[in-house]
Amino acid sequence: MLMIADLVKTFPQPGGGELTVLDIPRFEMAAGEQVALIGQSGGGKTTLLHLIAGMLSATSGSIRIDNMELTRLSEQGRDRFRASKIGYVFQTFNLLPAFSALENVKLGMSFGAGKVDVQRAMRLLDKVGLADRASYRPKQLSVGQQQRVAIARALAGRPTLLLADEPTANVDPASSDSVLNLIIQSCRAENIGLLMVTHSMDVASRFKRVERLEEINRAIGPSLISQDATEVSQDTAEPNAS
Ligand SMILES: Nc1ncnc2c1ncn2[C@@H]1O[C@H](COP(=O)(O)OP(=O)(O)OP(=O)(O)O)[C@@H](O)[C@H]1O
Repeated sequence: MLMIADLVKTFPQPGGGELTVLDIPRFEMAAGEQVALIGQSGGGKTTLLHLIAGMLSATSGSIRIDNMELTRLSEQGRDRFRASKIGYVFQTFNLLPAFSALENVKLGMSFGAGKVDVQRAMRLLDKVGLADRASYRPKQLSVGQQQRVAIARALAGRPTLLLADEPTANVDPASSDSVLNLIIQSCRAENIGLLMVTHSMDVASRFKRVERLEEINRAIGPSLISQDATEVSQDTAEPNAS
């Protein structure tokens, strides 16, 4: 389902030069597989998730998801691809504040090819225990509830792959377990692949497969590879949520 080969990502540095953050010869995930990704701070875990989601463009190499080569798509093509194939759960939820819980979940569908299925959106809210909060805005919800809405939104478009970047980092320990169970069980039930970044060994221990980024990434302790690059790419912009 996911095949990465010879993937390199460099970033222009403020003082000139390029920083190679990722250099991954090979990384694969089977359909429906669940993987925890751990590694040192600044090692490139979020960058890898952003590349797989098509929020960033690769410097070189290949990322294939369901046999679609992501690196050959335009930025718009990657946006469309993400909308139909990828769910993303952020550490900070990224819900739209002016919209209700239900509207936020529906947004997870309207970006994709499928039409908005209000019943599925309500079923998802029910599944995350928030059917009675459908009309609440994010600020009227607790932090754990907001993350559960974000999970419902990420699942709404029936993605092939769910990317989760430390989804329990900002929720209290009691909600953290329920958020984690919700993600793991929902992905299993719908055969959605799951790649979850975590710093917590407790969280990682819930996964059969745990990958340490340092072991798949040759750019360990990112190194400066050239001093003459002056071009500032669009990648320095904050990626959009979807
Ligand atoms: N847009 C950017 N421009 C320049 N450098 C960047 C950019 N985004 C990330 N980096 C650099 O890439 C490296 C990896 O960052 P990334 O956020 O992927 O790490 P991480 O493993 O997710 O870290 P953490 O566990 O602390 O969240 C860092 O050194 C960071 O400074």
